Amino acid sequence: MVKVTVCGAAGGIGQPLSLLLKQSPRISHLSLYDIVNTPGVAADLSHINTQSKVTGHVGNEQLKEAIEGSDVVVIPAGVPRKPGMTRDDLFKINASIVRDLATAAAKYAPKAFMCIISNPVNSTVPIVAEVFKKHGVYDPRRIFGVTTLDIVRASTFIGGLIGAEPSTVACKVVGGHSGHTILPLISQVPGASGKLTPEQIEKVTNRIQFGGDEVVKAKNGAGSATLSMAYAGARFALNLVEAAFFGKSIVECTYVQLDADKQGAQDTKRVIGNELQYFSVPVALGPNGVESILPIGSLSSFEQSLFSKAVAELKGNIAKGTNFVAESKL
Ligand SMILES: NC(=O)C1=CN([C@@H]2O[C@H](COP(=O)(O)OP(=O)(O)OC[C@H]3O[C@@H](n4cnc5c(N)ncnc54)[C@H](O)[C@@H]3O)[C@@H](O)[C@H]2O)C=CC1
Ligand SMILES: O=C([O-])CC(=O)C(=O)O
Repeated sequence: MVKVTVCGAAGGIGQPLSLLLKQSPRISHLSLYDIVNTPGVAADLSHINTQSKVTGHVGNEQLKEAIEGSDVVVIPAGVPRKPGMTRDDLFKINASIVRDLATAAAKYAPKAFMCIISNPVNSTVPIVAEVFKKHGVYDPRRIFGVTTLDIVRASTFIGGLIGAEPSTVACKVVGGHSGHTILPLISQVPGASGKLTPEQIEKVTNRIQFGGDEVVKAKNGAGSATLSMAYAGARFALNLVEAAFFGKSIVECTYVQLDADKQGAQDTKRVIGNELQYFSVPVALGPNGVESILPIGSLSSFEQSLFSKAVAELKGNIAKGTNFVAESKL
């Protein structure tokens, strides 16, 4: 019996994400929470002939029943970007939304695996961690920033360039989830670096780093990536369910606390130093969430040159999230 709660389930990501999760035979209860419209979304999805029960919960007074006893909580709640905005510009509104949802999870589902989609992910993940610490239920192995869309984009863009079926192209993407903090390790993709010129590698790296902006621009004020994010979010959540509850071995890059596996993080710290508590790294998922952090592997000199910029930006993003909770009355 696996209960998955989606917070922000009526939104641009929340609805297609819930649709994809409804198709999984691994989920027994799909709980949909939002401040608007979830009764309708839940009624609609509940007519799909898969086994999971779907419930809809709307407004703060129904948050407890939505989240209580969840095994996995996925959070795509909050505002998306408009052209000209950075993800960090969303902090003002989304930080308190994520903090309050994390508070409910810490109280009513303290063992849940938390999958954070709301931006800025670099800061919202530390917010969730700090809230859980304040409630005395913190386990760094159970809190994840969902950076899967960066991996999905890397497969697609690199696959297109080298003429490979995109889903077969596995590219680690480490770092964070904003512009220069997104670090695709193309030199490790079998068959890719030999086929691409340095100029092509630089160009496709930039496209992966700023893929979100490409969508924001094309949507022209109507939001950011929703459908590809729903796909990526469902991939991550379902992989986590498979690994945590059904014994499957799965490795995904995800933004986690490096303390989740101090030993395993040594390799990453050799490259990024000891300044950062959070980084997206390849993680072996299992019954406890993060079972181990795997090496990020060797980097090309081009990739190495991208790291210093990423580390400086991430440091500020992480401190912003941590300080926000320290200054919040909980
Ligand atoms: N991690 C990633 O790779 C990505 C993250 N995002 C982020 O995901 C977030 C959601 O994006 P969209 O779905 O496009 O936005 P949206 O505006 O379409 O949907 C957001 C939903 O959150 C709900 N909401 C607002 N406050 C809430 C609260 N306190 N509790 C529960 N629900 C609440 C809204 O009612 C709305 O239904 C944004 O912050 C966006 O930047 C978007 C794409 C990729
Ligand atoms: O770009 C945005 O604001 C949404 C996002 O995180 C992405 O598409 O990667």
